[in-house]
Amino acid sequence: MTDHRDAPAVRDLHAFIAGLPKAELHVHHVGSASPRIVSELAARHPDSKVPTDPEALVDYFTFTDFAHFIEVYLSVVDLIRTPEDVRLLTYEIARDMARQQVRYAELTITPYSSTRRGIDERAFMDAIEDARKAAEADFGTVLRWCFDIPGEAGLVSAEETARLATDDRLRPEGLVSFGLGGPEVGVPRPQFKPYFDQAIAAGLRSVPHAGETTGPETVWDALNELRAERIGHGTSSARDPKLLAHLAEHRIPLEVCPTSNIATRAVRSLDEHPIKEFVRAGVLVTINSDDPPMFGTDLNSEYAVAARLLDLDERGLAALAGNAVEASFLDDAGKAALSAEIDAYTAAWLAP
Ligand SMILES: Nc1ncnc2c1ncn2[C@@H]1O[C@H](CCC(=O)c2cccc(C(=O)O)c2)[C@@H](O)[C@H]1O
Ligand SMILES: [Zn+2]
Repeated sequence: MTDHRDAPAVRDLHAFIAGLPKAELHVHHVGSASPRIVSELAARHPDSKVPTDPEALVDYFTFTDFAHFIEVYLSVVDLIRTPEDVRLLTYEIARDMARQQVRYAELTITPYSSTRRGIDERAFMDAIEDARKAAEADFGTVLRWCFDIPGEAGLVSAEETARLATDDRLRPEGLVSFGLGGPEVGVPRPQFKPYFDQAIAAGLRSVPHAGETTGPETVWDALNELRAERIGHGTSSARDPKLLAHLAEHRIPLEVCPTSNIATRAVRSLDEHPIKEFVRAGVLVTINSDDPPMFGTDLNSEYAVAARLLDLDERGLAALAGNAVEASFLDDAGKAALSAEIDAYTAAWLAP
């Protein structure tokens, strides 16, 4: 038998990560469509410009900047045209997550992009809920939803997203939070305050993207105006020591997505990623994949990146997985159960 205690080899850490039970807090619905899922959707809609060949997809998913990424992202959105497409995408994402031992995921969905393209809102909600229940039964992966405003699409999209998230006749059972995504440049956060107020009043948690493609002032706006409980990315917080201290003191977690930041050119290289500064400042860091197939990654690879950048061993990786449980919107019993599973797995791995 391999003695893992004395095996710092990278491949052993990879094996540890592969089996580690995990929670993911920042991952997009359409952005999780794997080549396998894209091919299936493109076969249903052959007029689409998205390539189906996995090799051509790698090229297609190489971005010159954040605006280019959003352009490509929207071409994949265009592949999702019927409630059955929505159901297939959601269920198959859960299958891919289960393979990586993701036990719990808060999936960011942009319902406005689908309803505005003509998918009936009731049928959309039924499709995601049907997939959620089937995925939990078939794969054991628990899914929850974050509905996000595509900020660049304007206040009409904010109003529509808030309505879909708070109307008791529509609001899906799995919905836990309210977000804001898309480009930040030219899309100031404070204008979305009334919609976040509405969502928070309806019991949803506030989790906007901020500081991904603009400076720390956007993170302050997300905290002060949108009452953010976690920050999507928050990368530029590293430039503001007061902000880092505030995040640490108030235990506002950052949803860090290292490879995404390189792929969209928000950060120049992994070695320049500020994750180390976040940890040094005492900020609660969670590791996430954002849009994994588009960025040529998955959650396990992101944990491996974190292990390298933060110089973590198995216990450090287990603590990182624990951060995601702590920062999640699971109830206390759900958090305790997943934490216990992480601890038991780690103890068994490290046992002589
Ligand atoms: N790393 C990311 N950082 C930020 N967001 C990310 C990231 N990854 C994925 N997203 C998603 O991209 C969407 C963008 C959609 C968008 O901008 C838009 C603009 C105009 C019209 C329409 C439309 O549908 O008609 C949509 C967001 O809603 C968000 O969920
Ligand atoms: Zn994101």
